[in-house]
Amino acid sequence: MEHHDMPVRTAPGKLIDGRAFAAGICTEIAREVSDLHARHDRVPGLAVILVGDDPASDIYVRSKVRRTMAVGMRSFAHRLPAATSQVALLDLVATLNADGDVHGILLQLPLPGHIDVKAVLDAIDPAKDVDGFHIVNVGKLGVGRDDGFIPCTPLGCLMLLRAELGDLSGLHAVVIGCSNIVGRPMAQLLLRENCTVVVTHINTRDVAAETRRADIVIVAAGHPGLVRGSWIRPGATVIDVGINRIHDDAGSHVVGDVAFSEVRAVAGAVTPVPGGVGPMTIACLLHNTLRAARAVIENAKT
Ligand SMILES: Nc1nc(=O)c2c([nH]1)NC[C@@H]1CN(c3ccc(C(=O)N[C@@H](CCC(=O)O)C(=O)O)cc3)C=[N+]21
Repeated sequence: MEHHDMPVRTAPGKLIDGRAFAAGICTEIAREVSDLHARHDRVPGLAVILVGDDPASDIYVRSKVRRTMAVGMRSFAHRLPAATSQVALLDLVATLNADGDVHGILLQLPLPGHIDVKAVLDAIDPAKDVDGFHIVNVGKLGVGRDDGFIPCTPLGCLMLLRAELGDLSGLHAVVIGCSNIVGRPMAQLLLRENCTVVVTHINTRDVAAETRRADIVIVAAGHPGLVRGSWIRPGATVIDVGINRIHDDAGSHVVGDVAFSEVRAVAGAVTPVPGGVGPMTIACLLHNTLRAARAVIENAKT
């Protein structure tokens, strides 16, 4: 940790390689899956539900299915038309809740507008809610209990932070964005790590004034180039959760919420996009699915 205030650096900040970290986690998960199979003759299973034909969601679901199978788990993909009724969706959730081969259920978001997202999320068995979006799991995280499921993206960010910084106790963390899938659970997790946590949002008067005090900046705003070099305290660790698809002369590519080269010049360490948080999200989904499966398989009487 640096204690001087002058933004003078001789080398750019470290790149945090989320892709390599995620690959390591997946190797470990694959070993545990095969171990579980050897001991109990059972294999973890993850069901993914996709409603509609949003192209980005389609790509994410394909990638989740591929990685699920790559670690030796069973993958059950349910692709439903955009016009699927809420009743039909609740029916599918009930079927998956009752299916002993399914240990985790992921309902890909966003859903079409006619569906009540809360009602469907809360119909998922909390013990199979590997996304950590069920109100019971949200509540467990909110009171600092560790027996619920933690949403995959914030969990991935926390793993990267712990690997980078070790004990986070007492560090000043600023979370930009307060969505239910990233910002809010991220803030709860950092609080659980004994960080001092500031959450900024659309009505925050001066976000840069907040981030300039931060040892840790986590940005999940969906706004390319939002975080500038001048916003960052020298030596701070910056985690970029943004995924923004940009179309320009060079074609289509993905960028984060951080003005990358500027921020890297000041930060102690920063995650790239792609290759940072994204791969960690999927690794944590498999981590949560393994946990869900173990709870069932290792406690089964037969
Ligand atoms: N119920 C639910 N759970 C989710 O976890 C969920 C969701 N809905 N809806 C959409 C978001 C998005 N998401 C990503 C997962 C992996 C990458 C990922 O692996 N990205 C790569 C590739 C980026 C690219 O080229 O598109 C990277 O950043 O390196 C990105 C984004 C999970 N989501």
